[in-house]
Amino acid sequence: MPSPRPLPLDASAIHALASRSMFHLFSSISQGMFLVDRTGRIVWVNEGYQRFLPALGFSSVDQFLGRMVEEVIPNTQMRQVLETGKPILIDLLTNKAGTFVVSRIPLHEEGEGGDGLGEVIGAIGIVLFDHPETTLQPLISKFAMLQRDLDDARRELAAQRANPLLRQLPDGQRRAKYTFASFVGSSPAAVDVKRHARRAAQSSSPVLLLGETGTGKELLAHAIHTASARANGPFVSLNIAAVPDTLLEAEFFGVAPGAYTGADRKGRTGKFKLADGGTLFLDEIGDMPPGLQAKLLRALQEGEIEPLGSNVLVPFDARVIAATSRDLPALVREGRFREDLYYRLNVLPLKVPPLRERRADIPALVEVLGEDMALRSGEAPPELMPDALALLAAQHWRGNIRELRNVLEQLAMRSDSQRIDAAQLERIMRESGVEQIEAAPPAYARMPNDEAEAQALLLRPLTEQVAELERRAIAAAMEATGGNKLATSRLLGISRATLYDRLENPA
Ligand SMILES: Nc1ncnc2c1ncn2[C@@H]1O[C@H](COP(=O)(O)OP(=O)(O)OP(=O)(O)O)[C@@H](O)[C@H]1O
Repeated sequence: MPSPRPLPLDASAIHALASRSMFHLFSSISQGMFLVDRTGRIVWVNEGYQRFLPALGFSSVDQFLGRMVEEVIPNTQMRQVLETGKPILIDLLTNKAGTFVVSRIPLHEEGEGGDGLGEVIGAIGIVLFDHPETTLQPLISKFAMLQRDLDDARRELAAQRANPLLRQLPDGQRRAKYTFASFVGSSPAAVDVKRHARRAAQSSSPVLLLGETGTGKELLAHAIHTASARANGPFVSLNIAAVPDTLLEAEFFGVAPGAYTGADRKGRTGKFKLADGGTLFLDEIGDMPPGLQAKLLRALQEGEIEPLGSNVLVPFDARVIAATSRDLPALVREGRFREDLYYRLNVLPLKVPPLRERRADIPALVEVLGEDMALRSGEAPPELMPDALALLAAQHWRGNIRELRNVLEQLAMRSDSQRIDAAQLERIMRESGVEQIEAAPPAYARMPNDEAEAQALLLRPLTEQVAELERRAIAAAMEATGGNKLATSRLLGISRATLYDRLENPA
């Protein structure tokens, strides 16, 4: 065996230089860095880190230096690194300064052991990224999706424990998770949609749920199934947008044994067949590729499917509930969605109202979502003061209930106190980038402050004044009726069509 070659004389100098360069490299490319000594006392912060100090409650570095790390950085795990001597190479840290991707590395004395590491003499804390919600968006979306699946699984388990009737399906079959009671809301718009959905549950025709993302379409689909004669059958859902076009046909109709080689040799059961005797929920139906639209139409008309590679028609018995957040009639007009399929699905259309049309439900939703979160985390949900609730009610809520839930989760994570007022809420929403705060609809925005201003407002073009009055009247009536458009149009003495037109094209 060749004898080991002697190390160059400057090897240890190179090693020392490498350590120093790494330290400087991290200090310059990271968002911030600090050092603690063996007792956990902050002994140094770099320039980058200093910009986090105000959010942590310090106006100068001098106030920060010399303090114990857990006293000044809430939720830090630095103590664990000092005690175990083991690094935490990547972690998410959330505290009142925000959410950060951080790294914590112990510093060892030189030692005699095989690894050359002696006692821990301190540690380095590195903020790799701040605002991970934007910098790490792809990772976070994936994490959020996994978290949602986990939440769903937990909710399903809890529902099964609470309602033994839902356990009747053999193992491996899917059940509905929600009932109409799960759809929180007593505003006229919410009551209206639940009334129509209950009626749809009594029928066996296809249902089409239309509404923005996060308005509760999937929840309603579950509830319709649970209230229908098929409640004891499976509830099978398929998110069309989430499956690559090339795999959709197999997902829908299944694959006959022997059609493919390899893993799929044995064949695969499609969702239509899995939903036999129950309900098939087709989410994001507007994203259906054109080729498959024709096949879906045929299946719905004939009540039969043809698994890939089989040449045999197999009857199925599933009730279809479809949903989309897209403007399906517009897709039909543009030739991107088959008109005949649209009419086939649109037998019982249900428009699920966005949250901003049922602002009156926000306090009840906050309570129910907060309780649900508390059940999972074991911590009491934050209590929102009236001005904070009013601020929530004024949001646009592009992501509807899902977005509201997200805001509440951020509140629970980031707030220092149990009672949240509007100022705190506004800060946390802004910091967490959850939603750009939009002011309440300016129903009374142009109310004059004094006589002179009142006079000036009157001396503007009449068309402008009339248009403004119209906007204010519609906003006030929508607010008074909790967003119920029929009631609003009656109150204002205009037709529903005129109201829709004014809402879509404000004067
Ligand atoms: N009225 C409601 N009461 C309580 N929770 C609700 C209500 N509506 C929706 N949610 C909750 O909000 C979240 C989003 O709802 P859901 O998935 O049903 O919306 P969706 O309209 O199907 O959204 P997408 O179009 O993005 O799939 C879910 O966690 C759901 O439980």
